[in-house]
Amino acid sequence: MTLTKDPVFQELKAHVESNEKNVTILDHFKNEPDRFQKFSHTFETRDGPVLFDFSKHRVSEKTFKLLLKLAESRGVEKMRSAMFSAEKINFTEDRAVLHIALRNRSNKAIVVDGKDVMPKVNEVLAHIKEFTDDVISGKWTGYTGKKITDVVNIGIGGSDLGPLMVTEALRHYQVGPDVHFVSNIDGTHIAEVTKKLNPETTLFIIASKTFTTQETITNAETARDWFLSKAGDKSAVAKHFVALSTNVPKATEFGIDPKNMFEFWDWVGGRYSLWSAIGLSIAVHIGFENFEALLAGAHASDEHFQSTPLEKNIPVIMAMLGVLYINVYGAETHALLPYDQYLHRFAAYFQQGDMESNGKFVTRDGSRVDYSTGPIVWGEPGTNGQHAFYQLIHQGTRLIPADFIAPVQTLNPIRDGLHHQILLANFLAQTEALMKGKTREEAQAELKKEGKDEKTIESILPHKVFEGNRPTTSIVLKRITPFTLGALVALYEHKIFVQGVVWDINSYDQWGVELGKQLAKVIQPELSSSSEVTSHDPSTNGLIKFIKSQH
Ligand SMILES: O=P(O)(O)OC[C@H]1O[C@@H](O)[C@H](O)[C@@H](O)[C@@H]1O
Repeated sequence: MTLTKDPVFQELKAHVESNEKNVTILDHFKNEPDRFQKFSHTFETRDGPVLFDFSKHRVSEKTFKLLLKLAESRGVEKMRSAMFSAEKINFTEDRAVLHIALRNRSNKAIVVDGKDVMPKVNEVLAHIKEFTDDVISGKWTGYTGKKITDVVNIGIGGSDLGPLMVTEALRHYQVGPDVHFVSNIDGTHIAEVTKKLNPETTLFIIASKTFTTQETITNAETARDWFLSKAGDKSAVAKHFVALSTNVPKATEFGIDPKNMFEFWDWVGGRYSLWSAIGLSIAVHIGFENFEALLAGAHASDEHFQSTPLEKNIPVIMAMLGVLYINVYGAETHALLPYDQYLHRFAAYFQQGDMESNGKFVTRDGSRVDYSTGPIVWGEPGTNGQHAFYQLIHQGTRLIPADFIAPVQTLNPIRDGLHHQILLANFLAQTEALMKGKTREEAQAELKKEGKDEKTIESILPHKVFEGNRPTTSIVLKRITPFTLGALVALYEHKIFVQGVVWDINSYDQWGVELGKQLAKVIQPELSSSSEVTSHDPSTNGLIKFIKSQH
């Protein structure tokens, strides 16, 4: 049954339309003195609590109950069991969806096609540990016997964004070499990265699930040429190139020594792969112990998601609030606003995580949906965003639900914590302002106090009003650590899963990225041929002609 035909969805919609559209979040607070307690949840971790405050949402108790009823009616629990028990829920690729196995610290068997995957997972983890320890300690040396100082991860999409986001987020915990990332096929990316590097002390990690991605293979070949142009000797390649892939034959063909391959499996989706061998650059940068802590944090979230009743289940609540705004209120985007500079790639990471997972217009049975699915995910760290796009969140015409993420303790308490105090004050002020807004009367009183005359007040007043009632979730961590980051990322992954179930879509394939790749293969030779290209639409033909004329 599609979402819009589901009687629970219809009940929810009717309830919100007739009872809630004129009630503000502030009204809810006036009516419910214990609202904060009721709608906030603490996720306990070994590195301190993480508080999720859902009270600043357009949700009464009745709406909340209906959202949970909807999660039930859409079969969230059944699909959750299907995922955790390794059913092939990614049916368009005939694959199980098992990133949870990669961080399964309980080691309980997870059986795919009659075989427990855990021994292989543990084997690769042991390999990662050995390699990481050797690189960090200096036992692993480059071809001239020098210690590795720089690691370059060459990958794109899921083979880039996860390690990039996490190494940036956990930079404070660095114990190993510096890491760099090359993803774009634009030669500028690799040219600028290699410019500063010494081949004797640089290690390249070629990260590609398929090992066929054009950008990654081209960048890897360029890196090998760059390396050989300095090192000269082909036998030196083995000490400077390793591969992370599910495609061992292709990686071998590229010339990677099988000893230096780190395998993963088709049941790891690219955008869920940072927990797999794809996380090698993370482990090398922050050490294996910290990488394990990241996995352990994610595992704690997996357990929470699997065993917590829906009304206290954080990813379920996050997901259902999103469904409310997207499918009942018509919101089109979701902002991720970390008040932490280390998390500056968090939104970029979940742009792929969320949009590649839930940007789908057909249901699992292939019919076109008649409702919206995944939101546009975007965001920048606070306070930069405040001085750029918050104007639109406060006074624009669109409804933009936003998650604010902030650590209580900074990892850089410079000037006696002054910076962090200002940062936290801004985070709190923004969520309060978005909810409360500013009435006409309040704005008028302020203008009067400033001594403005009546005529000026009249003309400025409408511009000074904030409607408020803008919903936000506040996520407050004690501190950003490998464990708390792992936990946070996994909670978001499960939120995406729940929404996919509610929308009845397959969150784990990505056919939508293929068409452009196919067409690029046709166009590339046309760019170097001398004959005029006429086989496309007039716009594409015209663009090709212009580009060729300017070479
Ligand atoms: O790791 P690979 O196989 O090189 O793929 C990289 C990316 O390639 C893209 O085409 C896919 O849409 C992503 O999901 C994937 O992460």
